[in-house]
Amino acid sequence: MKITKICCIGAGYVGGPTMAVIAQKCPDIQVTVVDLNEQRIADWNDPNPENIPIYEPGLSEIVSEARGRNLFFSTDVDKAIDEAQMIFISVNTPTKTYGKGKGMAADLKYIELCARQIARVAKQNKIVVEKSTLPVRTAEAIKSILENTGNGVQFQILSNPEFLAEGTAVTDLLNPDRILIGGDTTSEGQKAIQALVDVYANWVSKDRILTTNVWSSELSKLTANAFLAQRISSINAMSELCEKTEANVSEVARAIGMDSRIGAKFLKASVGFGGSCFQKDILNLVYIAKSYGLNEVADYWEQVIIMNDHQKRRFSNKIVQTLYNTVADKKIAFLGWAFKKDTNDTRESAAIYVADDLINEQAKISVYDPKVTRNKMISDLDYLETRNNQENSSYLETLDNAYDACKDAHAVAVLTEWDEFTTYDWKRIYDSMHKPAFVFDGRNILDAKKLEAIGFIYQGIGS
Ligand SMILES: NC(=O)C1=CN([C@@H]2O[C@H](COP(=O)(O)OP(=O)(O)OC[C@H]3O[C@@H](n4cnc5c(N)ncnc54)[C@H](O)[C@@H]3O)[C@@H](O)[C@H]2O)C=CC1
Ligand SMILES: O=C(O)[C@H]1O[C@H](OP(=O)(O)OP(=O)(O)OC[C@H]2O[C@@H](n3ccc(=O)[nH]c3=O)[C@H](O)[C@@H]2O)[C@H](O)[C@@H](O)[C@@H]1O
Repeated sequence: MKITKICCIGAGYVGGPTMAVIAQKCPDIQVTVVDLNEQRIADWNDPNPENIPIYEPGLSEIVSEARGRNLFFSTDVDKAIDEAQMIFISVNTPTKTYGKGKGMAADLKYIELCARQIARVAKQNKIVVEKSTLPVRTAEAIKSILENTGNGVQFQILSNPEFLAEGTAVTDLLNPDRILIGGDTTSEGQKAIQALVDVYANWVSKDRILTTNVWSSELSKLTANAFLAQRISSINAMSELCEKTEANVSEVARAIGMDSRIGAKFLKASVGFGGSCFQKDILNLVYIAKSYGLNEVADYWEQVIIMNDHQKRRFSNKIVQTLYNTVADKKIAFLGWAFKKDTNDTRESAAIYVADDLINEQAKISVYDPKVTRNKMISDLDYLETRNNQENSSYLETLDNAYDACKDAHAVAVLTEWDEFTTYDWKRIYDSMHKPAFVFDGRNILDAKKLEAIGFIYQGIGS
């Protein structure tokens, strides 16, 4: 079966970039990305491609090439479902905030709504592709909804998890380590798998396209994120031990990373991992293990999250302790608010939790981030419900450049590893600050020796 029309439900950090790349690489396929969020769709359709709602290096160029040719953004979900042969579900699957599994399980209400909408609208056979990250065996629930509430048409359900990382989404999509496609072992299932393989084969070599059964594919996505996050918690655990023993975590990471069995990537000690997925996916994995009575498995993975929470809290505690056990009314400058560089996404960013801790100690936070708006920062703090919007607004100041953010500060805290932070005139920053002037480098990106020569008291992670 040759696919000529694709629909993607969910125009977010995954749906938007993924479909833009499919459209760019497959000019014969019409790709329509739909979303309930009218503002988001309006932003994707903004005549100036620089204003698209997601910041990713290289994305605006791809959108401007394909948009209006074979890439469309729309709020007309029914029409896009009706016309497409293949429908990607790329909606959010956050941690549940209510009811059974609150704080652990994935909230599948948006997924179920999509399945019901597809069932209601579809009048011809469709291939439904799980692009969202889902608990293992979700395809079973989707199949049941589609088959019991639909118009008698045939559905094939594929799992095709996305492995892109934010900040490098475009290069990850153009040159993926692998594409994973899980489907039914029946001949209809195999045909559906082949149809999706053919789409990716337009730019990905066949040896990188892996096909499995649906359950392996669903579980592999959770497993990949758990392994990646585990490496960060492992090196962060060592960072605390390094601080007690005069070992240096960057040296330890380098030494172990040269062992080809361990590998060098994902061994950067930090203020703690953030992002929309690591925490949610591991909590989901923990919940699934518990639901099968596998308590040791659940405890094993939960420790990755416990370590990460500890790492964030440890960073804020260190700032308070170093500043003579009080930060009340002191200005602390934050460089960075995003959960990593090259993205405007702040979900679960360590900066939010560190700011919250320091505001509890009545510090004044002054933030500069090149891509995150003040509204976003305030709404991130409001979401924690520690204090009201007015109080958060009064404690958090935002500046559009780092020099102003650092002026009159007692300390600078680096929360995101934006490249530009390493290029600043740090002497100028030092001169404008209260003395002693402290730098807490939560990303180990600054040159400690250079800063100490200027006069700063520098503290990195794990040294
Ligand atoms: N953000 C990332 O880097 C990655 C995310 N994922 C997974 O991809 C999925 C989506 O994540 P993001 O794109 O980050 O989420 P997002 O929150 O940026 O986007 C999801 C979009 O779906 C829309 N939506 C929700 N229900 C809808 C419905 N019934 N009809 C139409 N639109 C609807 C929302 O309005 C929102 O714009 C999640 O399961 C996530 O775990 C997987 C790999 C990477
Ligand atoms: O499922 C997802 O959402 C995605 O989650 C992560 O991608 P992402 O969260 O976008 O970004 P990462 O590069 O993994 O960084 C996550 C967090 O870990 C931190 N990190 C990363 C690497 C490292 O060595 N140390 C470290 O502290 C980053 O600063 C960031 O806060 C995975 O890397 C993707 O493969 C996956 O598709």
